[in-house]
Amino acid sequence: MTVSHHFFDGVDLQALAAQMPTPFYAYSASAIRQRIAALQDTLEGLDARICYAVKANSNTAVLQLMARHGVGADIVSAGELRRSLRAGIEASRIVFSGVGKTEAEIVEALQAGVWKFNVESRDELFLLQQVAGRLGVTAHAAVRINPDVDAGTHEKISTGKQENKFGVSIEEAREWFSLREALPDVRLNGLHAHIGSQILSLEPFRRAMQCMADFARELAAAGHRLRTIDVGGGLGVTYRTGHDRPIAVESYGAVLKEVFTDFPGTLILEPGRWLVAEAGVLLTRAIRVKAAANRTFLVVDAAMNDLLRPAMYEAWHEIVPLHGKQMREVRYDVVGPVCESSDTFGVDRLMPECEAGDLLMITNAGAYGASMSSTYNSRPLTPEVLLDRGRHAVIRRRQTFEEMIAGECMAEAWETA
Ligand SMILES: Cc1ncc(COP(=O)(O)O)c(C=O)c1O
Ligand SMILES: N[C@@H](CCCC[NH3+])C(=O)O
Repeated sequence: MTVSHHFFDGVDLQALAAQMPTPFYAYSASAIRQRIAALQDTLEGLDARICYAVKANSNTAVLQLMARHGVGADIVSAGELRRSLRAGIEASRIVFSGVGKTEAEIVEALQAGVWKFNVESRDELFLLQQVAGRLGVTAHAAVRINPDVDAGTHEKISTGKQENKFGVSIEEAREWFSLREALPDVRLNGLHAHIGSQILSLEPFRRAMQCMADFARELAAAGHRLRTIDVGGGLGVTYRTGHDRPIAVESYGAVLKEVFTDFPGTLILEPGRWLVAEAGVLLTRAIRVKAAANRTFLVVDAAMNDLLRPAMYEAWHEIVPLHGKQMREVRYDVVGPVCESSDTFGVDRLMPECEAGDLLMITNAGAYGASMSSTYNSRPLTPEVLLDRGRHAVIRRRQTFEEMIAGECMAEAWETA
């Protein structure tokens, strides 16, 4: 097997890698646009808004692309709020999720005028009231339901089971709707659920959505006017060809249409991975080949600090050599230089033989790649490049060692508390 030239969104990746040092991420703007359009088409006929889960890929240029196509944001921190606003996403299209919103974050989000708070605990609900009252504004809120549904995904990215920290039970949510008098500055007028990520089966979704639809009907009968139901994100993608069978977006849309047929308000969708995962690759070069007793290591210049998913979830990403040489196939453990045995991108992978300097592409790295990267082992943050029909733009330049170290202080600067 050889891949002589790999064009991604009209850009020759070998030529690109000849211009800039590896490792770096490359994203296809066209692929992201196609996903946005496909989802928007699917939602045709529904009163629905897409609020992209910023955590999946929070690069400003990616957020800008979302903004230009009418996509809002689902944020979980003040940092994500600032990025989204800076990229041109209007506050009125931003929903704020997360179990640990601090008072300072709530203040900032209220002052910015975000659309909705997805509230995850009673304590947060009352804090929201307190802050909104103090600021003299009205906060619009949705209660995040924990429907106790097993999304059938990796346990570390499952969020809708009772034992997960997210959301509250229907019983508790029901109680919240009777607190109107204690919450004069909060309009509790929405429901929210997000049961997990990389979901490959439609049934858990359907159950969680059904649970919200039933509750919405009960609330409507009791005189509560719901304006929004936020169905979360979670749509999975194909990481391993022939192995992962993702849900067709049309089937997902059909479930929403079927389950919420009598809901008179707006649906909010919070997809992250589905919009960006397949639009990204991580380019890396082989540093050396190391033969050991019963295996051969291909040591590459990307590492777990650049792409954490394999180390954290044993996630599979295809690894494709782009050296273009006709070579026999060999088995490699593809590893990075970080001092952890989990710094492994693939075990026993059959691929064309490689040597030092060869370029490789780690696929489907557009979601939870750069956004989860760190400087572990004092490796500066990885650059990112946006490709668009034969053009490219560096959207995060390589962090220098000085930038990485900046902000740290020598301990001589003691102060008395
Ligand atoms: C509240 C919320 N919404 C949306 C998402 C996006 O999930 P995904 O990237 O799987 O679509 C997440 C992450 O799991 C989340 O926690
Ligand atoms: N970071 C995870 C997904 C978690 C989504 C956020 N709740 C991943 O890479 O698959």
